[in-house]
Amino acid sequence: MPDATRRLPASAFAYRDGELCVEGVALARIVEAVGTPFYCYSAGRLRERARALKAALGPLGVDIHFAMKANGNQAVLALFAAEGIGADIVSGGELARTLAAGIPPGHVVFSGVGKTAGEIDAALAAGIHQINVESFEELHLVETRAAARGVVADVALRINPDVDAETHAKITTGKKDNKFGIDVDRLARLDNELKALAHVRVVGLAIHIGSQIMSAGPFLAAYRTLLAAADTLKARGVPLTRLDLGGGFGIPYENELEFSFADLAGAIRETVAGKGYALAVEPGRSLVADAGVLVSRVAFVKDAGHMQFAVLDAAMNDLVRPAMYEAHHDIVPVRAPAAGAVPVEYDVVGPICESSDTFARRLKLAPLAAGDLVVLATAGAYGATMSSTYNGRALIPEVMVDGDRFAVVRRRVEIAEQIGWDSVPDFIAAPKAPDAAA
Ligand SMILES: Cc1ncc(COP(=O)(O)O)c(C=O)c1O
Ligand SMILES: N[C@@H](CCCC[NH3+])C(=O)O
Repeated sequence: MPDATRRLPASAFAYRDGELCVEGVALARIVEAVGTPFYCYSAGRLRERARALKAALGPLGVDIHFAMKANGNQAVLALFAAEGIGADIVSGGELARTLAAGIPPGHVVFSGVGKTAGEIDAALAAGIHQINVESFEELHLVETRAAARGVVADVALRINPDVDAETHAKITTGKKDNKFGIDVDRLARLDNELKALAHVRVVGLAIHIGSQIMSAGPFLAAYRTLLAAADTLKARGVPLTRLDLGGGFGIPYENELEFSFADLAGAIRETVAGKGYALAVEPGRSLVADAGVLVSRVAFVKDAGHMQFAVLDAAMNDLVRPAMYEAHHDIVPVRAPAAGAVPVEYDVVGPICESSDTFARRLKLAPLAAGDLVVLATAGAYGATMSSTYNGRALIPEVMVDGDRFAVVRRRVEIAEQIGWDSVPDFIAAPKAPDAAA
């Protein structure tokens, strides 16, 4: 395989007869059926990741809630449900999606800093496992909503441990100045708060220090803080039984070393395991990222004189990560390049009217021509879920491959359908009364 395929896991992606295949299906065959661009997921790889994490954490009794913000497609959620994996949600919309996909409410945890009363009501009505509360203000809102229903809500307090997750500044969540969680030093206030709370049961503490963390070190520090805080509260009489260890386990996008689930298990064993708490994690990216690719066609190769642009039909609205975080996604041709092809340097861009609509700068690739197909690798996480219709673009399809079968698991949402989402009010549409002065 050419070097550029290094971020396509060999268990799911391989060239056969010079054509890139996902499991047993040639991508070119899917392109014929659905056009471009589209997301394509390998069911086999999704199961492989789920099983690898279960194998590492299962012996420690750690339950898994998939952070579905990374990929909320019904087929992906149903696949994980069949693997015994629950969901971590952050909105009423995600609650509806998990329930529709068959994830039992008792296997759902509700995180997020700004839950509305309506969303809390929906979660209580569904009977979800736990609400992860991020502030004392939210704790009181849950109390009010639970009282109104005459129920008692199980909550975990998400703490902010003020640790450095050693990741991109835009996706760190466990520093004091981040909006997430309750400052661990302010937990003492809970003694007073609890007196006023008859409809919440504080059953645990939760933590999530950031995303795309590449080593177990930051988790070790965070879990130590979590355990100390839990033990302190317990000693003061709060009957905690659960610890939610969050997610954030990283994935190699470029040259990073693999994040080791075994090291994660080691950090858990060294800190919170066997201390009398039920344990759970909330991984998103690490379960789905490398099982997905974004498939796109080269619209033009623009010779700008001093440089070459490969203009794709996919854009930042389809995959925003490069524009938003300068994220790297390997770009790989669907047709294997001829042996000895001399690489050319391209800026690989989309058609959107923003200079940030750039997938890669000065990237050496085998020569491209208009009409060629490429994939952007490691796009199964935070791809489709972060997409938009900017520049009047369709929402692109998602396809799942399982062995030698494939299915469209989300159809393309064309512009004609999107126009129907809008309406023109009478005061705009009505003809104006003639102006007397005219
Ligand atoms: C509360 C919470 N849990 C879990 C996750 C999942 O993170 P990741 O996809 O990095 O595993 C996130 C996103 O960072 C989150 O905000
Ligand atoms: N959306 C981000 C990560 C943030 C995760 C959500 N807390 C990404 O694409 O990498």
